[in-house]
Amino acid sequence: MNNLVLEAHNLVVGYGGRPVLDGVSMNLRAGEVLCLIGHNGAGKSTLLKTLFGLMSPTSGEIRLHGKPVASADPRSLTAAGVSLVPEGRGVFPNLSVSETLEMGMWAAQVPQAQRAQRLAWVLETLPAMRNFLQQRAGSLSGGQQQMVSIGRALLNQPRVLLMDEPSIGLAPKLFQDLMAPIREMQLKTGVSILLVEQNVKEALKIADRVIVMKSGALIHETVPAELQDNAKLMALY
Ligand SMILES: Nc1ncnc2c1ncn2[C@@H]1O[C@H](COP(=O)(O)OP(=O)(O)OP(=O)(O)O)[C@@H](O)[C@H]1O
Repeated sequence: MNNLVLEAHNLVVGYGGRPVLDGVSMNLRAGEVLCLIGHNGAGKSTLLKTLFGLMSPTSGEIRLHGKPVASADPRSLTAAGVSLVPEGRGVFPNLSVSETLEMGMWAAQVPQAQRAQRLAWVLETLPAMRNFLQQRAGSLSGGQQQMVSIGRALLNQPRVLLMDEPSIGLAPKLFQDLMAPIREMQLKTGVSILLVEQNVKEALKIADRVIVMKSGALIHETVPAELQDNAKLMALY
């Protein structure tokens, strides 16, 4: 049985005609946390943005559940069960958390009749968010804002969750506290997660598999245990 939920085949993607991804192929398996690591500027965010339809490849193909993605735009991909937690959180500072989630449900086209239940599920997954639902997102700590950003991405009950450096600006313990309920939910629901991280040490603790990107190409695929040896990790950077 084919257990690939998301596949990229020979993606070439660039900015202003300058290629950044140079024929990247990768896949995300059902129910795994796949961690994508690599140095600054390697092209990790570009890959995530392309998989979510925010950038168009000049060539190559993306497949979701084995089928080529016909219209790779964020709206269609959200409807198809793909979510992105963007780099830098992307919360609107003047909206309350509750308003942010309401807007998220509208953006994710959650049917009106399912909204209360959907919100309840997100708050069950990230219960700490109940403590600051009425606060302005801009007044929250970095960790709380990241939780809101993740909560918003969960509103469409994704089958594929793309996360772009959720650890940014967070102390390791805070990142662990943030990711623990996500991992728990992931194990329960079988959602597949593609996690881009600079904080390799923390990311390896929750990853099932790791891919390494260098200068726009995937250069290595491994399991976290192999990279516990720091020398091996350094050799890949
Ligand atoms: N909007 C843009 N316009 C032009 N070039 C860009 C743009 N965004 C990224 N780039 C370039 O594309 C390359 C890959 O960037 P990308 O953000 O995908 O890398 P990354 O691996 O995610 O890096 P980081 O870990 O620093 O976020 C870099 O050389 C970067 O300068």
